[in-house]
Amino acid sequence: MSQPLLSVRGLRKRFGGLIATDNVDLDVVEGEIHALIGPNGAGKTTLLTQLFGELSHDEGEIRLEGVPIDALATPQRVRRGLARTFQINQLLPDFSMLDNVALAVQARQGHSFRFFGDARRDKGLRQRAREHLTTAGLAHRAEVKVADLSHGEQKQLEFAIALACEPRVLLLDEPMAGLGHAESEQMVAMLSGLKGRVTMLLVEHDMDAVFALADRISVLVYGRIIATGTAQEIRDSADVRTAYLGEGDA
Ligand SMILES: Nc1ncnc2c1ncn2[C@@H]1O[C@H](COP(=O)(O)OP(=O)(O)OP(=O)(O)O)[C@@H](O)[C@H]1O
Repeated sequence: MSQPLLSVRGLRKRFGGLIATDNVDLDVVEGEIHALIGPNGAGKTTLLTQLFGELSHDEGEIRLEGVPIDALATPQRVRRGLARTFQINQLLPDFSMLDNVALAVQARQGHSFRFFGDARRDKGLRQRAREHLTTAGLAHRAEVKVADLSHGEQKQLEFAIALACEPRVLLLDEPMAGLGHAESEQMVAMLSGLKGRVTMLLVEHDMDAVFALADRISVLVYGRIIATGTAQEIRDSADVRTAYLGEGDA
């Protein structure tokens, strides 16, 4: 296995008497889609939140490209190459897709969101934003206002905004949540098209999507990683079947 881009060792987080992440070891290697699955309350979102620096951990170490990032605040982690999409919508509804992505490109370049006008005029910014929309398969909808987009398109736009951060590792928090069947298929196709180009850690409950996309899967149960392997290895694991997938479902 090549050197991990993102490496986690012994990560632990307690909420009072509850251990939300318990001695977690995890490696995400360059180019892979690494899925993190587990039952409700297993600690998946807590782990992503710790990786992104919005929640401090009690013990353990997180390294990005070999460098410890534990002491860094979220904006510094973003500058080092971490990005995250959220379950919660954070888009500007009265602006077009292109405006929203151009603002993200502008922020990536270190400019303040105050210079709103620049993001709507600057040709370089808009060209870069268009490229990210093309990557996300949304170029044909670039001028459409966010308020007029479908829920699925908004989720894809959130992804394009995360791409504007030009991440080394992209943390995806339930991209399929709330999507209908056709929209999920579109999202899977979009993520599939980026396989090998963007390294992703994917938290997802939709097992069809996980098994279609993931190069490797880690299974989190009660805050502990109980197995890591290929889709086939995870399907074949008796421990995983017992703890999560349910006998007979795998
Ligand atoms: N800020 C907090 N304070 C106290 N307990 C918390 C806090 N955040 C999460 N928890 C608890 O930590 C555990 C892990 O929650 P988390 O949301 O990380 O699980 P999850 O695997 O993402 O679940 P889901 O799949 O339902 O989103 C849960 O028992 C949850 O109630």
